[in-house]
Amino acid sequence: MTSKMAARSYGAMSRFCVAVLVLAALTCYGGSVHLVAALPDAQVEALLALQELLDHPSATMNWTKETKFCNLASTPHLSVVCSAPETLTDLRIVGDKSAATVREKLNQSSTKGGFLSSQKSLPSSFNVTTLVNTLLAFPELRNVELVSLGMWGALPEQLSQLSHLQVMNMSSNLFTGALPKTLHALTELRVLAMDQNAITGSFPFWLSTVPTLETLSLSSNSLSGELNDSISNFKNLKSLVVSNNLFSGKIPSSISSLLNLQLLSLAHNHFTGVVPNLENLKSLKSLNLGGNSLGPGFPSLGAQIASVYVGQNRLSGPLPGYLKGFVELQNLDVSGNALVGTPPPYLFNLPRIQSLNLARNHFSGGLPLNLTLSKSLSLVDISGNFFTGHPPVAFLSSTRNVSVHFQGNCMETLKQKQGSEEYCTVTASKLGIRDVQIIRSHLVLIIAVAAAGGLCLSVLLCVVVYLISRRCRGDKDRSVAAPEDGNFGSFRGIPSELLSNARYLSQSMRLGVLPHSHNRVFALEELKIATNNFSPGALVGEGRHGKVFKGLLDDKTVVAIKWLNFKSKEDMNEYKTQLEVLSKLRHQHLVSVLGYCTEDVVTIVEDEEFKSFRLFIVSEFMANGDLRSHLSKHMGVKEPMAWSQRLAAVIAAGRGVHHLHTGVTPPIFYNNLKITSILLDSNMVAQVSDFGLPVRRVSFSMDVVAAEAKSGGPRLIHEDSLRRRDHRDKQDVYDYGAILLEIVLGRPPTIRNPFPQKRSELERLTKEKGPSMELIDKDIVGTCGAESLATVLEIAGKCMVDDPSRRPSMEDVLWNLQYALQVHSSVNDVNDEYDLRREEFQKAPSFSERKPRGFHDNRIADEDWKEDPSDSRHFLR
Ligand SMILES: Nc1ncnc2c1ncn2[C@@H]1O[C@H](COP(=O)(O)OP(=O)(O)OP(=O)(O)O)[C@@H](O)[C@H]1O
Repeated sequence: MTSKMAARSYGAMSRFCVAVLVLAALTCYGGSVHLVAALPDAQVEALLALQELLDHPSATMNWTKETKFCNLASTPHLSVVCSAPETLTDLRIVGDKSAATVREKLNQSSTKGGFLSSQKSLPSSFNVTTLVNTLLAFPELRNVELVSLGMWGALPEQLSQLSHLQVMNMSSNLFTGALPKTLHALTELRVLAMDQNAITGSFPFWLSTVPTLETLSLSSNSLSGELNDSISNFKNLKSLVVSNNLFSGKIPSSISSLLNLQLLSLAHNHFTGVVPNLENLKSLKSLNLGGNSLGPGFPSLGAQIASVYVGQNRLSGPLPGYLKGFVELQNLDVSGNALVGTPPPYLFNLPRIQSLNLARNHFSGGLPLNLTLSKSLSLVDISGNFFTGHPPVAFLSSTRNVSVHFQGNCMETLKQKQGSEEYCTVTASKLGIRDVQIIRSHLVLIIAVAAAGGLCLSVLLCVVVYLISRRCRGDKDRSVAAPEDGNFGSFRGIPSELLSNARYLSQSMRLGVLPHSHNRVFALEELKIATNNFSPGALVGEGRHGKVFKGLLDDKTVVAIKWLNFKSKEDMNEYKTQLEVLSKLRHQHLVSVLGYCTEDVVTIVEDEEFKSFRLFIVSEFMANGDLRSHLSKHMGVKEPMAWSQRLAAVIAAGRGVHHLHTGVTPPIFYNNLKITSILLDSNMVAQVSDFGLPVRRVSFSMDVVAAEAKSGGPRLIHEDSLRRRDHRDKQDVYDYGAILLEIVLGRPPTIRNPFPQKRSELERLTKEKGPSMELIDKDIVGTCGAESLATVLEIAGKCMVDDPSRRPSMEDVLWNLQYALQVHSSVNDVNDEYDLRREEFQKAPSFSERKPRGFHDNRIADEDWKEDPSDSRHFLR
């Protein structure tokens, strides 16, 4: 409950300048217009053409020639506003399905196929230039929101002809390429939101010539390069959101001249160096710089700030004393840095503080027993530090509705796993060296004053000798005295409230696209009702471990319910613990776990009792099933995905995996990646499911591998990855490589070839003179650019080399895939009929010429192709 409150409060704050501004703008302009009886015929026809072009999104389901568009009631999914004299000014269509429609379809559909065929998103014939030309039929169009509609392609320059545009929100689509520079001609533009697309290129500094621009929201794209001082030209900007991109370099100090800024989010990029002084920004309410490499100094901020997220950076030294004056502060997250010292007690008692996350730093010392917690506080996390002494009484009191986490310290408590005091003292003093250096100048002064008394020096000497001797002992004892790693050094042990922190909330939630999770334990009865008693009609899929059903909950939420059987309660509980944690994780490319339900079953066979255990995992329902079922005609698919759609899907899924590797602390590896775990939502946007669940980690013999692979048995981890903790991300990279191969082949790799030939197939695909054409999926030949294909094949090969240390990181893989998408888009811009021919493939620049990121070597070395039977599972699914 408390974690939800914390998450909600941060979510509300971060929505402040985008969703609110967009909606407020629409409402405001909508409110000032006069409704008129009818639009001119040309505009009615344009609306119907739009409906057709967008493949009849459910919000437009009832549109016909007779529809009185200007009188349509606004809903979250649809808004049409007209103004006199008879012209359309605002248009909002958000792709979604109403609960009633889903219920109807649920009742009607007895097979998954039947349901899916009617759920198809935009057809491959969609053309974004046609879309813009259609919008040009509305000369007074001021606000346009076309969200989550599965639109794709490069944004055309003609957009600038919509010259009265004030709000443009085309978030959560599949747009590629750079933003067209002609947008600077939109001199009335106030809000530009293009979050969650696949936009590339550098930061659009040229938009600063738009004097009215207040909100620029470009999160979750693939923008790269550096921000520079030209940022100061965006004088009227109130909201700047570019999180989850690939920006690097320093944050320019001139950002502090954006005096109107209320929301600044640069999170999850590659920014480095010192955060410029932001004290000047008196309007700034929410700052999110998390997941970069910023530091060492804590940012200087104005005291009006309400939310500060600077977790997962390189901050060191003590927390600054000026936080005492931050009376408006509601959320502070500094987790995952290297901050030292003892946090001051007032921090816990700031008048408005709601969530305080100090986890996984180098904080030490004891907190006062009588520490006072602010009435507004609902979450405190100090876990994974070096705190000693008794936990404050308020931490243990059950009367307050505050969620407190302090495991992984050295506090004196019987209830929590804690290390020895000695361990924390010694380690903190080692890790605090930097802190000691900072205050060295003060020490010198003190010592100088005290120098008159040689006594002081001798006391100091004694202390040093004492500490050294303790340190030696500490080193010896550490393995037994350190807090149990399992409880906070691994994902499994992360307190669930920690995961509800704002940094785990996706950008789409910020824009209100994703529903909030239920995060609860479901009653079996509820799931039975939802699935019509797990009827065959509700079955949507079956994996190696159980069946997946589609269900409709009481509150009209459509969910997927995975039914798993266990022989041992311990095994089931292991899953359960993980699920509690996973249900707090949110990312637009990760299927949300909503909760679970358990059932103990006793069966009596010949008077003997047998116990078994059932676990039902409830998660978001992905209307378009898994990626494999959309790939290729020869797998029975009627409308196979085009190359750009395949790329968009794997890039989206890759982003989800990248988030698990780098956006969560501790990271989540071994995610059991496979093409059937990449699911597509109603807009054909890919999300990864089944991640982070317990995986069998056995020291397996070859026999076990072979037997289990043949039987499609349990998932196994590449032995190399197990041995080397430093390459723990590379198992997922390997699996992801197999998925990349499948989108090229249109079928599982080597489904026809027996296991020993798997390498030769990969070799034939990635050989220098071009791939063996007969291996490539016929459905993409003729639609995909040669260089694009070459890039994907080479990166797939790199992912699948045997030596984990030679595999690229997910970030590098994504970078290359983005490149593949970009070259494909540009080729298609020039010639839609671009043909894949062997000669063209050979003409494509070699990998080294293209210099993609993260590789030293163009070729896959011979030794990388050695047979490794232990990974047979990748080809035998
Ligand atoms: N959240 C979901 N929404 C819609 N369909 C789903 C969902 N989860 C699973 N499915 C469907 O059910 C099928 C089986 O899923 P499941 O996770 O049980 O097995 P799998 O991923 O194919 O393999 P494994 O058993 O190895 O994990 C998927 O391929 C997919 O089509």
